[in-house]
Amino acid sequence: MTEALLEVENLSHVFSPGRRGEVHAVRDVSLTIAPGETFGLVGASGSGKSTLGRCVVGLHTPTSGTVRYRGTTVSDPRGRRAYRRERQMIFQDPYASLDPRMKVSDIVGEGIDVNRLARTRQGRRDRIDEVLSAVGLDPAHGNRYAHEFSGGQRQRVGIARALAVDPELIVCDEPISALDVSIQAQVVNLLADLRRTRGLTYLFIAHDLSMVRHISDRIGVVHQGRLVELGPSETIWSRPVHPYTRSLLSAVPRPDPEVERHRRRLSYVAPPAEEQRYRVDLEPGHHVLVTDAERDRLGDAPPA
Ligand SMILES: Nc1ncnc2c1ncn2[C@@H]1O[C@H](COP(=O)(O)OP(=O)(O)OP(=O)(O)O)[C@@H](O)[C@H]1O
Repeated sequence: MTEALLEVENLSHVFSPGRRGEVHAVRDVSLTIAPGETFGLVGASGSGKSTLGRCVVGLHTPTSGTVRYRGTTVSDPRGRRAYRRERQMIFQDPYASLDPRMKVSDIVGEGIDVNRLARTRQGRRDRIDEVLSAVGLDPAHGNRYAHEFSGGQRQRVGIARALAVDPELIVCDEPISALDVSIQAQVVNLLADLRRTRGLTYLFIAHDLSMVRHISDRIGVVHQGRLVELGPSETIWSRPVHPYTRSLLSAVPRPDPEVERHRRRLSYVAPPAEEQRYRVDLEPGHHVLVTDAERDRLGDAPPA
């Protein structure tokens, strides 16, 4: 087996007490991502996907558990700075994540400066021009401000900012959900092209399983901070086993009229968050995390 680029082991993240008390955003999540792989992370709003992604790139320090990158622990204060450049993030909202008062060339150039990736001003400019072209923007537009761009173009700027430091792993945190439906596919296709041409590895976060299915090699399904099912993309799509994954899929319209006719909308009643879960290995690379009662019912769940 190829050595993992990223290993997340028993990672939990609790936000300290606020008005709503402690929030257990991520609970005991383990996963690995191989070089060049796209790993889709799917789940409802508030299930902990962004928090996990932020722990992976070092924007949060996990409460417990480990993130290893190329075998080095990067989640504790000692290893925090290691492989920082190699792990980048693209954010959900290209309106909020780009400073409207900065020129695009400065937004993209910031990481180049911080990481001292260009020795001369011309070298810096060339690097900025190259990544702007790579994301389909006119390098001449580097002189414009982020607020002058449309949502899709802003997200391209966000992608260029990530690419400028020559990363290996990019956490794409719902990169299209704030965009017009008409341009979502363009951004997904751009990310797929960049993965191929630059040998990138993605942790791709989304709430829509039907979208990540096409670009992911494997998919992890998150519910209430837990990774409840993990498997190859096509297996999760066509033969989901966890009742939560089934309920997610039963909400997705299928193009086949025959399937549609027999489709039933399944609901998932979540057991108490603290209840003990068990890992059940179904076949190599495919497992679910279930409570005792769910484990007993795994065999007789209706098709999604
Ligand atoms: N900085 C924070 N302080 C306190 N609680 C937080 C913070 N960030 C997230 N949370 C809480 O942690 C939980 C998980 O949030 P998170 O953003 O990781 O979920 P998500 O699956 O990415 O959702 P979304 O798709 O809406 O972004 C939620 O209950 C959220 O309210």
